[in-house]
Amino acid sequence: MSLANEKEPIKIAERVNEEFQVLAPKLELDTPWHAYVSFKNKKEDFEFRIGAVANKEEKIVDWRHPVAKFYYQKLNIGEEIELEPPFRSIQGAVTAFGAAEGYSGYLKSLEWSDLNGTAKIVRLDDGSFVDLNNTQSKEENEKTTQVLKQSQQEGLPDLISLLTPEQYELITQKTSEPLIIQGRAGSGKTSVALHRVSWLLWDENEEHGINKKTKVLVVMFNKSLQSFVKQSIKSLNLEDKIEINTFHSWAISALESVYKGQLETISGKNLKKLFDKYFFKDNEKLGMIKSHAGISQLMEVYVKAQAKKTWDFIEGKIPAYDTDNIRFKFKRSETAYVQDIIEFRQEIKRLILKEEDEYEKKRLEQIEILLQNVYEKSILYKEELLSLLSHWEWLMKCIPGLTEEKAKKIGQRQKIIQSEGKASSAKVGKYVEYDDYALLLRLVQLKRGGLPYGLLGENIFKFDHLVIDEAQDFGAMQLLVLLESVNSRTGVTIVGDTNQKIFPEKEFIGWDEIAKQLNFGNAKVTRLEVGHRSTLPIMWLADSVIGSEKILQGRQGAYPQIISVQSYFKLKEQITHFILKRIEEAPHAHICVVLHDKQMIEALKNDLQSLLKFKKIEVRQSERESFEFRKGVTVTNIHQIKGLEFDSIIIADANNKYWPDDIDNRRLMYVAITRAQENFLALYEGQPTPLLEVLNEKEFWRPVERFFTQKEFKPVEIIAEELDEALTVFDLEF
Ligand SMILES: Nc1ncnc2c1ncn2[C@@H]1O[C@H](COP(=O)(O)OP(=O)(O)OP(=O)(O)O)[C@@H](O)[C@H]1O
Repeated sequence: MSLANEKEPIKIAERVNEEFQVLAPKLELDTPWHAYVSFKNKKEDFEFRIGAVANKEEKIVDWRHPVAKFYYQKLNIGEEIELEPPFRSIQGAVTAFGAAEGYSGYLKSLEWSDLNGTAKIVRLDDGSFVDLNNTQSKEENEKTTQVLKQSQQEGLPDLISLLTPEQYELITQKTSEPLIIQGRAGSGKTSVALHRVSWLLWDENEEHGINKKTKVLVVMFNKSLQSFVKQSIKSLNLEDKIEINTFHSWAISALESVYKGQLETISGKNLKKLFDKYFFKDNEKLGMIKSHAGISQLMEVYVKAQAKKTWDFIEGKIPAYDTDNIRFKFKRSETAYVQDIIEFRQEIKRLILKEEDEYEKKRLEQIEILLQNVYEKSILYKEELLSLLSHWEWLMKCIPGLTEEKAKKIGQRQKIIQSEGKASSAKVGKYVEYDDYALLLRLVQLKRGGLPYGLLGENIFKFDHLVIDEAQDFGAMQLLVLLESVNSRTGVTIVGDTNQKIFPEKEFIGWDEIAKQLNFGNAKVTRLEVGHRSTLPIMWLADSVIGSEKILQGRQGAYPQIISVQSYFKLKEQITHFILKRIEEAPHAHICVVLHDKQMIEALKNDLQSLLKFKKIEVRQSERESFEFRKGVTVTNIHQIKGLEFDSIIIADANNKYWPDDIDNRRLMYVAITRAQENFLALYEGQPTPLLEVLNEKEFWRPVERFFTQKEFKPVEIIAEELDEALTVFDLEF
């Protein structure tokens, strides 16, 4: 019997629970299936269980199967649907929807809708089920709230049953279109991008022409987000199927496969020292010019000219040895001439091996020597970088508005960096700066027509799909290099939020410009407006910090707080008190203590560690790839937490010194607040930051309060008999 034929929601939950108890150990999954949809026509009932992993025997379909759309589209009960191929073509009306979550082999919760209404059923500790939508006793209510809090899972939630129709539509958008999403913090941008990759890589998704060799790159800005995303993709089974990297690491490894010379990033500290040594004033954001797309245009013109000259040179030398006119068999790309030369040379090498006639062999060897020399000269990428940036007239032509003085300074600046530690015979040393990697890679891409791979980097390849997360922090040049690394501009998913731009040194080119760069008529920018991570009070505060329109939509939760402390001792005490309380409420909570002041991190971590040891609460100091997303406390620097999420955020130095009012701090504060799912607490010694002033303004919170009281508002219930009884006077006492 179909689940939908059961009348009582509690009975349905009991049946699902029985199913889960059998299936969970068998399939080794906490939640054997996540979603349910059923429909019927005059003749038959149909039901589909939708899971992270398909199982034919147990009649569970993969969430990426086309039939799952009937679940995700959030149709109304009774609405007509039609099954399409590969099914028989069948019509029917929707009879029920369900979203299930399992835990330790049991059903933990079930949301159910059918003709009788909706139910939200939760399993209590004693194994019984209650319906939260039905009136319950106060005691029962308390019990369920407790259970819901306690069973909050560790790590990231599984979104398979939760995706909104809007998110599902983006995930399954046609592959002939690139996907660009901008959206508020916590609106599911990263989740949508990763689910889209999973949808694209689904083996049975023949439409995509995707196979096991499909190469996908997911790139983001910082290491901590990389660790977070690596963890998120576990539930999507994408671990071995895609490359996840930061731009920097990806660029270094891409360069290493082709560039054999020494290459090292100069640290910010050493760069400053170097500029001081040469009395060079780097105060006009000169480095920023390197992320300007104009430099890519300059490189294109340059490589084109170089290609022509190189072939002219070869043409001048080769005829004497190339009596068979082999050279005419090889293509001469406008820019990717180095790849053409590599292929030409490989062919000549093959012919040399085959050739038995000594004279003919010698002839071919001369061609090889010629090609080898040309090749070696054409891959001096570091030297060319310096030369390009030193041609101030070229720079001025490609970067509108660049003054002569500034253009000249760019060359001087580059020379200082690239001359550091160089041997006297060499043109350049090993050092480049962080932003040079995109430039070097762009040169490689132009000369090779793709990214090198193979044992000697002799072949080239492009990715089939590219995801750029937190795109607002990438400069134009980095975006260009990435876009040029993918086979087709349609195989691209780009997500970001300009309000979270926390690296001011790079100018974001803007969403419209990205769409233009994608050079594709249909490249439209989609906005995701609904925040899913934080409670409404937290989002309300965050939106006020960046002056964004505040939306009255979201879940209820504790109000954010700001507390003044008199000393470091009091600070530790308040934080400890908060953590103990929170972990008692939600034992799996991961709480993050954030500091602007890097100097204080270690000391605070050590102190919290000794204060919380007695409760066995783990306190970690995390940064970059060392982030661990599990219960306990993480103490870190504000720049590390972008893109991540925690149960609670505590800013431990919310004073005016570290958080003065300017646009960069507003964005940083926005990022910090929106990392919190349930609680936000700010603590300060001395003067509070002006950014959180609204926390103590009653008027500011009024609309939120009203929103929740209105939501819970129940019209007064007047029963005639009750009223009668109330007003009827039976006895009079005189
Ligand atoms: N439809 C949904 N229902 C419930 N939770 C969701 C939904 N979509 C996303 N989430 C959850 O919301 C949180 C934020 O999602 P995600 O990190 O993808 O958002 P984002 O837009 O990339 O955030 P940010 O820009 O702040 O880094 C995650 O915990 C995710 O699991």
